[in-house]
This record gives sequence, structure tokens and C-alpha cells, in this order.
Amino acid sequence: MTTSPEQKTVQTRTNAHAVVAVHSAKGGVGKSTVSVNLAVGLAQRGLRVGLLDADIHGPSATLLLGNADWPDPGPEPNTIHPLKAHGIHFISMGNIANKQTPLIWRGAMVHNMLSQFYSQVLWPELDILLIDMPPGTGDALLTTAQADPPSGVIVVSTPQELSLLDTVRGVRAFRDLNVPILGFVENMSFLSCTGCGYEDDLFGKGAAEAVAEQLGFPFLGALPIDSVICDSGDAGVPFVLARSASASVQAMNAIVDKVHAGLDDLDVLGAWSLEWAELDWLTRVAEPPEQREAAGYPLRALWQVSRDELGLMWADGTTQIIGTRPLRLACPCARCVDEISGEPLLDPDTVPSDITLRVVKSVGRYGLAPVFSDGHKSGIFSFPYLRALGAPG
Ligand SMILES: Nc1ncnc2c1ncn2[C@@H]1O[C@H](COP(=O)(O)OP(=O)(O)OP(=O)(O)O)[C@@H](O)[C@H]1O
Repeated sequence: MTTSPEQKTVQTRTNAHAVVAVHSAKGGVGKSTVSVNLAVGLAQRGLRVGLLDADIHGPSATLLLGNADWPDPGPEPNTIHPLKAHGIHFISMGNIANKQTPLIWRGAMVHNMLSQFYSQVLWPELDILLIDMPPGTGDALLTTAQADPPSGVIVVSTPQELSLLDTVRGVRAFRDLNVPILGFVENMSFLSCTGCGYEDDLFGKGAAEAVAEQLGFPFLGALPIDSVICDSGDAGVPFVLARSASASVQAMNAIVDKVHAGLDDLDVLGAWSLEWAELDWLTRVAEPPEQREAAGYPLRALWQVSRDELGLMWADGTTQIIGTRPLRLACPCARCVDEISGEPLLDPDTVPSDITLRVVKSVGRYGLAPVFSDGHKSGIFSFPYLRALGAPG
């Protein structure tokens, strides 16, 4: 994965309690099919769901959701409203590009377009924003991580050896960005004969599950090869909406239930944050929901000590005070630290001496994501990393 010089901080208007990426390192394995059905399935369970189709070269959401309308313009120049379909909000290049437009774009153009999906789409408040990632581990992955660091990633793979090799590569890329893997979905797992029910393990059913187990990640479920999945995709009606007892609909619903339960476990839906203030900072204290402490959450409170100092109280009662500039200089994200060598990439002279914070958001159960006043926000600071940053105050 490379950082091109054109890449800049991405401003975002996303307004979601949780951002979850759906990724497959290999193309055509059914990642968009899983994304769309997961989004609609979670909406059926009462969540406010958005879907950002980040596959700029090969957008699918427009077709799979059956809405090819142009987005309505927003009240401010260069802003648009997301589209709606089957109870979710979504945006896709397929709703913006002319069908005849060849989508052969350079990395920087993809980055710019994707950044606009974050900065110019007027997302409503969402419980969860799913990002349908393009295949591979290219620039889109970095743009996504910079714009709004995902709380987790769902990995989609078919069971073939070749697909799994790529999948492991993709998992490493997310691990380097400190994004936790929420689980694996095995698509096109087997072929079931609608006549006699005979199952043909065409590609080696269970291989993706075995890899998930080997790597220590949850397995979310397997989807069969089913013409209903393909036909409903072509018809723009997600198959999870079918009121049928078919094996694929049941399997998809089981996957949605597991993801839903996983979001609760990760506490991403009960996300909390601390808004920073220029004045009046003594009133700025944020406390995580009480039940978290019982569940072993390591942080008891977060507060603004002064204009440029952040206070943390850990569950064992110790407090720690960290200056906002040292915090910015310690950012562990892929733009500030070389992913492979671990060498620092951030030039300290580029960090303003009077830097402060705008907001500090919780990320799952494992850390905090600060948004700094210079616009930088791609760093996820795990709790152990934060604790190691400074002696208790
Ligand atoms: N389990 C399945 N059974 C039958 N057809 C499927 C299944 N999963 C996906 N498909 C079909 O395979 C095609 C590719 O699926 P999809 O677009 O979801 O893959 P993708 O991984 O997102 O592709 P891309 O790499 O282009 O982003 C679509 O026509 C879809 O309907």
C-alpha cells in the first residue's frame, strides 16, 4: 500500500456511531452482495444504516439496490443527499457517473472521488455506516482509514486456495492499520441441488472457516451458490428481503444476526465521545456507559484538563494527563509511521505548537480516535498504547 503525495487529510461529514468495512482482497467473490444484504438486514433489525460504495471503478450498489437515480443536491454548494433504497441510505459512483463513462482513473482521482463521498454527502445520523470496499489493498483502503477509521472489518472470501491467499494479505493490511477483524464470511461455499438437496462442495466448503479459525477470528457463516442470490441482485431486490425459508436466506439472516450481536459486543453502537472546547473546558468530562466497567472496559473517564491537555482515568483509579501535541506526535497511523519498517514519517515541525483537539471518539472496546485541530484523525490509539504514552499524572 502506498501513500501518494496528493493524498491529504480527508474531511468527513459521516455521522455514524460505527463504521464497518466489508472487504475482500480478491474481486468477484460476492463482497457487494454481502454488503448490500447485510445493510438491509441490519436496517430490518431497527438500525439506521448507510452504505458507502467505495468501489469507484466497479460500483455495484446502484444495481443491487435497484435505484439508479441521481442524488438530490444539498443546500450548500457541492453537497448531495445520499439515496434511499429498501430502508437504507447509500451512495455509489453508479449514481453519479454516466453509464458510458469509462471508470479508468488514477489512484489520486479515486482518492479524490472517495474523499468527496465522505465530505460532500450529507449523511443523516446513522447507527452504522458500511463501506463496500474495492477489492485489493490499494489506496482506497488508506483513504477509508484516514477519512473515518473503521471500527472493524468483515472479510468475504470464497473457499478456493487462491482467494484465501489474497484474503490473508488483506487481513494483514487491516491489522497494520489497527482495524480489528469482526469476522469472516465464506461465499459460494457449496452448491445445493434444489431438486434433491445434494450438496456439491465445488470450491472446497469450509476452507475459509478453517482459515478464520487458524487466524483466531470469528466465523460469521457460509452462503451457498444460489441462482436466487444472483437473480435478486440483478433485479435490485436484496435476497435477504425474500420471505422464504430457503437455505441462502436463512444463512444470510444468521450472518446478519451474528454481525448485529458482534456490534453489541464491541460496543460500537454505544459509542461515546468528548467534544473539545476552547473555553469552559472544566465542564468537559465524558464517561463511558456504566455497564462497560462491569464488562471489563479499561477506561473510567476522559476529560479536558486545559486548552491542550487530555485527562484519562483508568478503571484501576490511576489518572494520566497527556498534552495534545505529544499525543499528535505519537500518532500510530499509517501516515505517521511506516507500516513495514516502523520508522516515523511525521515531521514534528509540521505539527503546530498550539495544536488542540476537536473531539475524542471511542473506537469499539479497544481504543480512542482523536480528531486534532489540524484535521488529522486517522490514528486509532489502543488503550495499552495510550497507557504506555505517559506516566500517570
Ligand atoms: N452466493 C452466490 N450465489 C450466486 N451468485 C452470487 C453469489 N454471490 C455473488 N453472486 C453473484 O456474483 C456476481 C459478483 O458478486 P459481487 O458483485 O457481490 O462481487 P464483488 O466481490 O463485490 O465483486 P467486485 O470485485 O466487482 O467488487 C454478482 O452477479 C452476484 O449476484
